[in-house]
Amino acid sequence: MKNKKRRREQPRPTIHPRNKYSENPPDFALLASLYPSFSPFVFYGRDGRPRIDWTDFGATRELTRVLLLHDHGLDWWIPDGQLCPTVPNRSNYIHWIEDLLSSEIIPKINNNADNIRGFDIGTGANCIYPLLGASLLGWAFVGSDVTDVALEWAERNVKTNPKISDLIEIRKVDTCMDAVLGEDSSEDLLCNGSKTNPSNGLGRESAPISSYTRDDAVEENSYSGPPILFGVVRDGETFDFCMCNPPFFESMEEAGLNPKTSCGGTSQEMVCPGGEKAFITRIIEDSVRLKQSFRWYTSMVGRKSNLKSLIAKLREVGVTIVKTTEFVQGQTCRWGIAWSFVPPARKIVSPYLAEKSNLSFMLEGLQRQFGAIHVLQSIESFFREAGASCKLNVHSFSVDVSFLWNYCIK
Ligand SMILES: C[S@@+](CC[C@H](N)C(=O)[O-])C[C@H]1O[C@@H](n2cnc3c(N)ncnc32)[C@H](O)[C@@H]1O
Repeated sequence: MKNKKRRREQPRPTIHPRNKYSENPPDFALLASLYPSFSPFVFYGRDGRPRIDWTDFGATRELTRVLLLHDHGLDWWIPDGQLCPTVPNRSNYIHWIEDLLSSEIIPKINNNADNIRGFDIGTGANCIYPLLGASLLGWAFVGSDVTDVALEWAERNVKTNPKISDLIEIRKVDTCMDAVLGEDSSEDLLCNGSKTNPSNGLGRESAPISSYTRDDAVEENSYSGPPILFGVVRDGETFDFCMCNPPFFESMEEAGLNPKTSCGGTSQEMVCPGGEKAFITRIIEDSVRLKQSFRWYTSMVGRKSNLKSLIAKLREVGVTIVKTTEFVQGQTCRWGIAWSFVPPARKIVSPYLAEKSNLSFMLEGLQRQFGAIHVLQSIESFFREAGASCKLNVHSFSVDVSFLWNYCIK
């Protein structure tokens, strides 16, 4: 009971402070006055406030179009029914990655902050992450996808924005299932996924293929689709991070459970056998093979229960660090998970301390007039300065401190 109450009292995470919309949410009235194509979608409630009908795909798509144009100078469009991103929500993920990249928990691979390079797994027709990352922060991207419609429209959305088009490469994931299911599927693959396939009699280099095997396909709830990272990332390529908004659901019925909004989304975009858990598990398996080709591996997670099992999987494969966050998405909760194989920059607590459940230390320099809350804040800043990530909870009067994977103190 006590625990439940405490959980309810936890302050809700807020929009990222660097998000363009954190202080100034989109002003529908202003946008309607500036963009005649948007104005038919805006109506006024009894309280006099302008609104749009979130269940109307035309309205959500036009809102995204005008926000990308007005606030980011981007020219953008998607065909009917394709997944329509909400710009403020998607920006939160970009800013979280920005935080990860600037944190010094793991050393930088690339010392030139101007040359950040990311990989967007499943960029979609909307290509939202490369467009936002390139326009907001000047990041370069490879955006991958499997469907023709996603690849065609992502290309279009890049080409219609010449200011950033040099920064973004759209990469087709070769599904190549015949090679994948070939007799020699157990052969070792090169890091770029290409291999010589003697069974086809030609001995030619096949297109990139994944570590997919027939066994994977039979194992219940395991990912059985085209390559995700391994087999798509080329030999010798390195990236500062990868990101992914995975197909969250196992079926379209499950995907259609939120009738309050209409953001489109076809089955290819929303659904994969085994859902997000299987998809992200495959990203984890790929990361084990690609190791330090990426400084940070990240993904969005739609279900908190999956977050737990994914963290367990990461523990199993021996990553050096795991970070999680919660994204504010209107009424819906989403989480972010990040991990790395890069050895940590420094150890801030010696391993034997981590085995202790109680840790005592002394804070010096606290002034007599300081109250309890100041003590708590000092504890927070002490650990923050040591490179840890901290969450102060004034209600439960505690600080959650997490840093190196194994070392977690409350
Ligand atoms: C939920 S949508 C995300 C689209 C976009 N990134 C966004 O945030 O709105 C998932 C995307 O992943 C793509 N996809 C599915 N399997 C993939 C794979 N193996 N490699 C790359 N993309 C894949 C789908 O075609 C779809 O475009």
